[in-house]
Amino acid sequence: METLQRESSQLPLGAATSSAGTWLSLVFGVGVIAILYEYYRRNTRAYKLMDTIPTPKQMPLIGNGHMAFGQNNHQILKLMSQVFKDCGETVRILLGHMNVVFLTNPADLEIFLNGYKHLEKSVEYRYFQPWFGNGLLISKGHHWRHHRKMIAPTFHQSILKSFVPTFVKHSKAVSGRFASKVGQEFDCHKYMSETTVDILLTTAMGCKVQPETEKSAEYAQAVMDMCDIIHIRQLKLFYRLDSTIRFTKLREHDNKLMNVILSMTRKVVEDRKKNFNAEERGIVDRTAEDAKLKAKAAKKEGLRDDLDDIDENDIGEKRRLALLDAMMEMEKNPDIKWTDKDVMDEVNTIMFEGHDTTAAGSSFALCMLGIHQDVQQRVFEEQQAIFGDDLNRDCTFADTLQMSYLERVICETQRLFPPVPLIARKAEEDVNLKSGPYTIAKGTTVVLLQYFVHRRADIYPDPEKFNPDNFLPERTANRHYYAYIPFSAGPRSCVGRKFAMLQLKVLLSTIIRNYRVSSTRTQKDFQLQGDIILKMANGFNITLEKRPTAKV
Ligand code: HEM
Repeated sequence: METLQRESSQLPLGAATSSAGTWLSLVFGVGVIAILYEYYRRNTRAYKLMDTIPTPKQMPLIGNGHMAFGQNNHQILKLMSQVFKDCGETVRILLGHMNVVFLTNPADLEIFLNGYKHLEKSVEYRYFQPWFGNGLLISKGHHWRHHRKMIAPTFHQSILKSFVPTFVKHSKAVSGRFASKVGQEFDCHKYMSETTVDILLTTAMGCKVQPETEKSAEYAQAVMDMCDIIHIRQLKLFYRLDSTIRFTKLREHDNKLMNVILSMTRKVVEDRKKNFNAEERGIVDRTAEDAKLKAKAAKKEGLRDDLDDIDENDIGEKRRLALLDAMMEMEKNPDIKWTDKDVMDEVNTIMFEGHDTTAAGSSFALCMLGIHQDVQQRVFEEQQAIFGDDLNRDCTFADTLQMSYLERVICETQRLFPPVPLIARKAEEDVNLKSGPYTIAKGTTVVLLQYFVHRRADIYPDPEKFNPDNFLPERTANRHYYAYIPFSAGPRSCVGRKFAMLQLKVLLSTIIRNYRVSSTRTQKDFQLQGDIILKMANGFNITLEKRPTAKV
């Protein structure tokens, strides 16, 4: 009995001791792993090679991973500005053991953008994979080369010219929708998003039926929300891993958004397959000579990429097809490797890349015109000079060639507010930088920050000031080519750059001929959101007043 009592009174004490022991071993084990990880982190070849590149203060284990903690996208952009002030033009950030190097010197950007060495996108683009598959924006190697070669000609100048009446139709439609907002302050971005989705559907995607605006709006909103999620995953350690995001609400939300996005693009492809008639939509191009001259002029200015090559070399009579129709033909051609999945991947890529960028570009431009009334007046006077007494006439391709001041306004808007604020590539080999005695290790993620390059005081005097004259030919002539890269540059530059510039001119020309834009804000009030596509956290607010000659 006595023995029994002793045993029972000792049991809890033994159990407590063993559980404390377990905890101690666990803490000890985790401590040892942490020390080993910290040792490994600081002794990788990449860490040692890049140790000279300035970096903000690091924490053990997570490096600079804490910096984005609790920060929204607007705060992160401000934080990065501060980091560049503190550390200089080239900065290294560590997310655990992963090195990311940020570049803002045009000479360094040239190393990564010019030529075929560093064409591969960085690992952070993998979050786009379920959406874009192997689409042009994220694909690599032979697949990318093959697709780029087949897709670039679908943005040939003769195709773009044939799109102008459709650009006009949608520009007039959005100007008509604006009429209900006259006199009130409102956010124009939603309108521009719907319009740029509709434009892509009825041009590159060949949809015959006028899309339902609500569907385009739903798609545009889903794209913006999806980009938010992808951006969070790129920045925040906890969400980077598929194994951890599975347990969060973000995954559920992500699935719902993907459904909205993919059901829209699937329907576009199915409808086009049913109605496809290549003969009907082919553009016969007989006038390539003017394009040849333009491309040669561009060559002189150093503004050359494969889009210019296509315009320059394709002389003679050719039947050309817009993007989706061209892909349908390729799919049927036994000599070309092009599958159903290839079609879907490119449709998803171009529907995203082609609409959200131009929606941001046009919305920023309207805000800038609203703030800078003198600039808007000059834009309007240029329109009066082109359209004469008939300000309501439809804009033609020839008209757009005369809009040189509007073009400078668009360029200056994209300098201050580049819709794609950064590009990330993978270093394919060790690279010595021009900005200092720094070497980037092979395999490192390299972020090229056009947002910050475009605001360098040594390149643009008074860099925060909106000044379209920054794009007078005499000013651009002496500037480093890589000092202005809203569309990136080199072989992997934006395939839709000519499409975008033409569309922006037609859209803004139509709106400005109908309305005077104003704004109660100044540039200092902008809360920029450094998202995948640059946005304004506090809305693209403008006010409109109908011009006396307007017929909307
Ligand atoms: C203002 C409008 C636009 C801007 C500022 C812009 C900017 C860019 C930039 C910076 C890149 C390189 C991205 C990177 O390397 O991560 C890019 C790539 C691309 N853009 Fe655009 N873009 C615009 C409009 C368009 C349009 C209208 C289309 C199509 C209709 C388009 C299609 C593409 C595609 C397919 C790529 C991937 C090209 C490749 O990797 O070969 N973009 N764009």
